[in-house]
Amino acid sequence: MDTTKYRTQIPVKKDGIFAYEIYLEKDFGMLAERLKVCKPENRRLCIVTDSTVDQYYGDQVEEILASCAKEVTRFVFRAGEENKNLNTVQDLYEHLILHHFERKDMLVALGGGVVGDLAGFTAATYLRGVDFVQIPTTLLSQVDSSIGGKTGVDFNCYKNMVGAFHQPKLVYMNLSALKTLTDEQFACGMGEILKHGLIKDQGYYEWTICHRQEIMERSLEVLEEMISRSCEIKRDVVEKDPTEKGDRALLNFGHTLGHAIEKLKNFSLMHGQCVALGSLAASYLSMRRGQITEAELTAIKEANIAFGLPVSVEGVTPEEVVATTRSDKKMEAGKVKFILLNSIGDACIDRSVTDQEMEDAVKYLENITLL
Ligand SMILES: NC(=O)c1ccc[n+]([C@@H]2O[C@H](COP(=O)([O-])OP(=O)(O)OC[C@H]3O[C@@H](n4cnc5c(N)ncnc54)[C@H](O)[C@@H]3O)[C@@H](O)[C@H]2O)c1
Ligand SMILES: O=C(O)C(=O)C[C@@H](O)[C@H](O)[C@H](O)COP(=O)(O)O
Ligand SMILES: [Zn+2]
Repeated sequence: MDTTKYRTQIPVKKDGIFAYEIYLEKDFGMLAERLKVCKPENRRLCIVTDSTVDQYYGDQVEEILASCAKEVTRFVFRAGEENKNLNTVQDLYEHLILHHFERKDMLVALGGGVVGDLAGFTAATYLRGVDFVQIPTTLLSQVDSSIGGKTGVDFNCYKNMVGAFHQPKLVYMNLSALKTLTDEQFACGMGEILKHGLIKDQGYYEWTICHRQEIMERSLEVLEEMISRSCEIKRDVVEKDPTEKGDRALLNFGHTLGHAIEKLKNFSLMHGQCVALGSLAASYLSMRRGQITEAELTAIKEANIAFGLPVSVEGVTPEEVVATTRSDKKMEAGKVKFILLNSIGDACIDRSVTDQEMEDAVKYLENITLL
């Protein structure tokens, strides 16, 4: 990985034309300035956030937005994946109607991936589409969910079953906000970051492992470099395939089994943790097919452990995990579109993975014993 330069302002194109900017900042000081592109003085803004993020950052962000927007309201829902659903969307529609939100008005998603996905989906559907901006506050949302316009909610616990592609007008991240994350929430971001390295960039994957200590200490300089690199990897994928007609599916590495585990565990394990488990299981299958070595698989397992991510799961059977993958959005003509590694840093879409192979991969997770 070229560590000499990295960007703190990353432009994203859609259909070859500039669509929005991603800003990596160290506080909220530049928020009003960066928002100017959205002309907030002519619009009502609705801050959409969850109960935890609201306590940390709600007042500060509202004060800044109130200084530059026509009017600001705040919609707060209870934190947690179990609230990323149509009931909360309905409450938000009611809030917007009550506050006379019109089509030119705008939503501001302040929070992690749950807030971003839910606010983005509401923005995509309220009045057939209003603008929204992302202010991601978790590591996971800064490197992954705030970029690329995948929005949606869970339906009957099925992950992201209802959704829309709707691009934000701006992504503004305050890296200092990561200081208030619990260790578990921070680790979740590492689940998607390790995925980025594994599917796209071996040098970056090795760099994250070499910088483990500074990353875990949350050194702002090292986090800035890491987040920038992950944002660029995600940006490069979604620019080429914004609506997942092809290679965007590579970003789903670890998610076929990961989403099934997330559902079966009733969201008691977080998304990033389930992605880490799913990535390890998919790496196991890649090893079984001779695409990566046993030593590389062991190193992937050790990376999970090093970053505080799980390597084994209890309370789900391989059969039920595989049965749950049948409702995966990547099913095509009854066959699962599975993402495997060709090698570290290079992934591929594979339509030949059998139920038996998936069951074996879950059994591999079950049989891992921690020494
Ligand atoms: N749209 C996409 O492309 C995409 C990509 C990856 C994940 N996702 C989705 O994102 C969700 C997971 O996102 P997440 O891991 O950010 O979870 P999350 O949004 O639930 O946030 C995790 C927890 O951290 C709290 N929190 C957020 N910011 C904080 C801060 N700065 N300080 C203290 N606490 C804070 C939240 O209140 C919450 O309790 C899942 O629903 C997943 O499906 C979407
Ligand atoms: O942006 C994408 O595309 C991704 O796949 C990123 C994933 O990390 C994310 O969890 C996404 O929501 C999963 O996609 P889904 O279509 O399976 O919901
Ligand atoms: Zn994910």
